[in-house]
Amino acid sequence: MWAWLSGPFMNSLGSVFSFISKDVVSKIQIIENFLSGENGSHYATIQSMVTYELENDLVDLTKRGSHPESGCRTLLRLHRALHWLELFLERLRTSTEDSKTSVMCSDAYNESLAQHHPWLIRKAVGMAFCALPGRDTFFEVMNAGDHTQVVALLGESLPLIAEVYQITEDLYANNNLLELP
Ligand SMILES: CCCCCCCCCCCCC/C=C/[C@@H](O)[C@H](COP(=O)(O)O)NC(=O)CCCCCCCCCCCCCCC
Repeated sequence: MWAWLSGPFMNSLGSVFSFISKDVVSKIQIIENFLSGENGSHYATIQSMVTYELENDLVDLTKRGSHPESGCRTLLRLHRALHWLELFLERLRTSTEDSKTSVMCSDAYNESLAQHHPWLIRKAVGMAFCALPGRDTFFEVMNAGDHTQVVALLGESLPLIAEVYQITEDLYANNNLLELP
C-alpha cells in the first residue's frame, strides 16, 4: 500500500521529496514493528495503542526522553501529514486547468504541517514545491482514469480521509497528545 512512497513518482521529484518519503516510510515502519512485536495486540487500533502506551508510561509527554519513538508521537506526525494530504487533494479536486500544484501544495502545507516545522525545513520544503510537476502529472500518477474520473474518486475518498483525521484528532485532543515532542 505504501510502495508509491518509494516508487518512481516520488523519486522523480528529487532529493527533498525522497527525504520526505523516507521519513514517512520510516514512521510507518516504526508502527508496523510495534504491531508485529510481542505487544502487538495493543496496537490493533489507535484507541488501544493510546490506552496501552499511556497506562504503561511509554510516551514522552513533554520532552524527548526514554521513549523518543513511541507509537503515539510517531502516529501524530503521520496524522499531521494526513491533514496536509486532505487539504492538498481537496485543492487538486477543485482546481482548474491553470491552477499551480506548487501553490496548492504550499497553501495546504502552510495551513497544516508548517506550523509544526522549524524555519529551515519550511524554507527547504517551500523551495522544493516550486519544482513540482504540473497538475496533469498528478492526475496521471493517480492512475484512476481521466480527469473526470479522478475528480470523482477524490470526491468519494476525501470525506473518508476527513473522517479518519477527525477521529484521531478528537482522540488525541481528549488525551492531551496533540503536542507530543
Ligand atoms: C505527493 C507529493 C509530495 C509531497 C509533499 C509533501 C508536503 C509536506 C512536506 C513536509 C516535509 C518535511 C520533512 C520533515 C520531516 C520531519 O522533520 C518531520 C518531523 O519528524 P520528527 O518529529 O520525527 O523529527 N516529519 C513530519 O512532519 C512528517 C511529514 C511527512 C509529510 C509527508 C506528506 C506526504 C504523504 C502523506 C501520507 C499520509 C500517511 C498517513 C497515514 C495515517
